[in-house]
Amino acid sequence: MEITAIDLNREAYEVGLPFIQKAGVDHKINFIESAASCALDDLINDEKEVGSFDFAFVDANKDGYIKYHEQLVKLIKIGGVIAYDNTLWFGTVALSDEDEMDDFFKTNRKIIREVNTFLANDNRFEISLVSIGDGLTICRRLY
Ligand SMILES: C[S@@+](CC[C@H](N)C(=O)[O-])C[C@H]1O[C@@H](n2cnc3c(N)ncnc32)[C@H](O)[C@@H]1O
Repeated sequence: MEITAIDLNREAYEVGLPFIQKAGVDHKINFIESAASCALDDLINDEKEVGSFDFAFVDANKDGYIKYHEQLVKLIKIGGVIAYDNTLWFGTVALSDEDEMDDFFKTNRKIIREVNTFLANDNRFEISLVSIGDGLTICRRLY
């Protein structure tokens, strides 16, 4: 098993690295310091990577989720899973537009609602929004 990890910022990866090393699995991780969309395009352009991934976990910029989804569809095998973090956005997805909330919540609330609608309508996947943490949407590729 190998893991490809992508982040704009190497420091984010290095936070977890001591634990990864302690578990003796650092040799299994290929860290790519890059914007996710560029790194995913590079993977898509490598024929042997297409349809080869069992699982993807997405927890980056929320306004990129729909683009990442279209890219990940090409990389995930049929039966594989893509999981999106923060799909409850602190519960604000259930509020109405008239409800008071800070700007911090407002922008991503709108984006995450769009992501949730998009994923719910994507018939290539069976999905479940699990109410753990800040909401995790698990999407299993059907075809
Ligand atoms: C909420 S943190 C999550 C990090 C990691 N999943 C964790 O749980 O520790 C979001 C991460 O997304 C990264 N990020 C933001 N925009 C990105 C982009 N366009 N491409 C790749 N990574 C990005 C940030 O650098 C940050 O480390």
